[in-house]
Amino acid sequence: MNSRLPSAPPVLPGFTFSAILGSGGFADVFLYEQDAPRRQVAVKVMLSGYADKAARDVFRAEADLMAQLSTHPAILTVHQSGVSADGRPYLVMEMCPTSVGDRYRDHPLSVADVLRIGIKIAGAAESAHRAGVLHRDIKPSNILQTVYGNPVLSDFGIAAVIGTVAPDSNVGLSVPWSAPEIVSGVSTGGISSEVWSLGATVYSLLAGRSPFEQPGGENSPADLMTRIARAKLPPLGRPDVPERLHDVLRRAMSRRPEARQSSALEFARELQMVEAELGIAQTHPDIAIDGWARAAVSDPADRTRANAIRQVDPGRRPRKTRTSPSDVAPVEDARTVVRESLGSRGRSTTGVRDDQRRGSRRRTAVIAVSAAVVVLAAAVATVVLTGDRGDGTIPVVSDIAATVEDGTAVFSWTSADTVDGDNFVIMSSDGNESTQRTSEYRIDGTPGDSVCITVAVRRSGRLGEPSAEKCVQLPDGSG
Ligand SMILES: Nc1ncnc2c1ncn2[C@@H]1O[C@H](COP(=O)(O)OP(=O)(O)OP(=O)(O)O)[C@@H](O)[C@H]1O
Repeated sequence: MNSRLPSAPPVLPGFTFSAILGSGGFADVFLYEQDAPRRQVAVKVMLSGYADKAARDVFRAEADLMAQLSTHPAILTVHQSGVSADGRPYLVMEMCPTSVGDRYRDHPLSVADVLRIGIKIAGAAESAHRAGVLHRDIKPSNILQTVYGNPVLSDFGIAAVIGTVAPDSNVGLSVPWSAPEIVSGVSTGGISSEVWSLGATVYSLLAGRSPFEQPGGENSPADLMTRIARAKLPPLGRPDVPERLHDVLRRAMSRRPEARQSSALEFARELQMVEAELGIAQTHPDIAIDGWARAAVSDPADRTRANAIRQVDPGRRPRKTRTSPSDVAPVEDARTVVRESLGSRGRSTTGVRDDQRRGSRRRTAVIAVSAAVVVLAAAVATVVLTGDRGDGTIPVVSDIAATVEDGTAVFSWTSADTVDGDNFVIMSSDGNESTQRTSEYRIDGTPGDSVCITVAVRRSGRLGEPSAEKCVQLPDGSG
């Protein structure tokens, strides 16, 4: 088991650090208070050891993807992204007080709650699929709960545009919730492997463990991979789970991809039928209308590719979350397995390595995934959601105004020529780079300093010309 202390929270203009929320494999998540609009936000900050150019691109790609998809009610909202003055990329996200992954092992959920979560998350997956995006890491810990108790799908860090992942790209995945064709390296993922992960996630929430984990038994990565390859789903052992729900899960986790539900929506519909049979109120999956997603998923042949695997030990306790700064106990982490660049028909040899080299491997996985994700970010932005915008001209911001309010530099500009989906990229003289949709930016500089920004429009994955630099002098604070 690897453990580490959380990194130091970065100084971010316009945000005040409040607490540490949790740590992942290559990022920490902090609670900040945003100045304007005033609200609590979760800020995911990449560890500095990973913050090289390739890793930054991955992070930015995740931000772009999530910003595009996060208008969906069951997908985590991303407000903005940037790079801190000390060079660490960050994402500003909706703050979610709990994660489904935090509690399902100790407190298995009611059948009604699991059905509701399953249908909502299947709706999110279906909408992403219609936008041409595969999540590729659907699992309980990637389902957060908003302050309203609604489940939201998070962590699109290894998402991919359907059909774009190169056969030899190394990509991390969480084995206990991954389909047989993924763990064997035959595929990098497709709709049917997402349906498997949805089924495995619903199963986990009901069972309090992942599907192929044996309580008290051997649950090494290799054991799990062998069981997943056989796909003989163990009984749930819950008398309150109706046979119909067992059938839905068995179908979702069929060994042959073509025997599974043909889409996330079909999976959601079958869960709805279980709700109807149980006489409980029906949950509606939110599905994006066609105009939202222009590139529909079509070619199932795109599903067969090979990749590397990030393995999560199913026996681990959920990571420590929501710690206070004084409560920075070591964070438990997952074991990692790497399958190096398999050919498109490649099969696993062993792929299993020990914990010690996890750090460097995670780095490898992060870097390796970058190529695919960077390509996909551009592709998604260009093709999927916004479509081609005609003459391809990106507007240049030309009217930045600057004032000082209570010692804070406030820059604002108009966005007359921008369209839905455009973002502003702000480069400031304190070294920050920030991406946001709003046309106002604040900097708490040192009294007496002059602070400057340039603003460029990012459209469909392309960055336009930056504006002229605009500066403002902060009062020196002496009176
Ligand atoms: N928007 C959020 N609001 C509140 N807590 C969050 C938010 N996003 C993540 N967290 C918490 O921060 C912790 C780290 O999240 P992160 O996404 O970095 O890692 P992970 O998904 O747990 O691991 P990995 O990325 O290695 O699979 C988790 O415990 C998660 O619950």
